[in-house]
Amino acid sequence: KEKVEITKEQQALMKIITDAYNRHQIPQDVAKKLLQDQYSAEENFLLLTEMATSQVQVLVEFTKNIPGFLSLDREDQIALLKGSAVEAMFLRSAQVFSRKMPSGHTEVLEERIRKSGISEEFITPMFNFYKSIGELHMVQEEQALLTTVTILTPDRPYVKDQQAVERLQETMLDVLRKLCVLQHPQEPQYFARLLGRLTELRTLSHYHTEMLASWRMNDHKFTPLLCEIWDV
Ligand SMILES: Cc1cc(Cl)ccc1OCc1nc2ccc(F)cc2n1[C@H](C(=O)NC1CCCCC1)C1CCCCC1
Repeated sequence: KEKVEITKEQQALMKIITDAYNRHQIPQDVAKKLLQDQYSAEENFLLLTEMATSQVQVLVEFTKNIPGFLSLDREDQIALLKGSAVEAMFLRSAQVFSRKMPSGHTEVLEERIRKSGISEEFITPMFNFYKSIGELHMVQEEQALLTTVTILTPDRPYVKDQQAVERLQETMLDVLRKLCVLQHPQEPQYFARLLGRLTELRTLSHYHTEMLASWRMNDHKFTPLLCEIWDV
């Protein structure tokens, strides 16, 4: 049984990324807002676009703290952000949904989201993903590293130097793998389960354009930043 040990450098890397991840969370708590009141499909759509716009902005700030990211080709940095923004948004939504809440709150939140205006066909895959993320009971370091691994996906469209991105992603995957072994010693396959979620995340994110177009209302308005990111 090989002894898994996180090196000093990996410890430092994990701290930088986790601190940055915790610093860069969207300001107001969308879950609290949704629990406070029931909104119309129009109001919910506006809330989503506001939350999504500010989340993309904090995602950009977060990536500046990923060691090595700013040394990548500048156009590749943009391609990685554009290619991972929707996945990062669903991953963040899943983490917000899975947070420990007073009893009964998660059920109310789920109900509000089901009735928000999202069309029926997407509700099941979305909540299946949220619940599969929740079951993992990730610690914050794992959440921060999983988001980082998602951003550093080499095969995004228009990435020129895929090897450079691959090297960075490998570095993060190595730390994440060791962390999983140390955090979940009874579950040797935990790391593999975690990476399996990224496949589910990519599939869910493929639907995002239809999810927006099918929101139960007319005349969907987007911010310029979301037009860039959401291909709408
Ligand atoms: C991310 C996303 C993309 C598309 Cl296309 C469709 C839908 C969607 O999020 C669904 C979704 N899943 C959620 C789970 C927990 C939660 F508290 C809010 C959640 N939301 C939406 C939201 O505010 N997400 C933001 C969360 C923070 C990061 C940026 C995004 C609210 C918007 C108001 C109507 C009820 C859904």
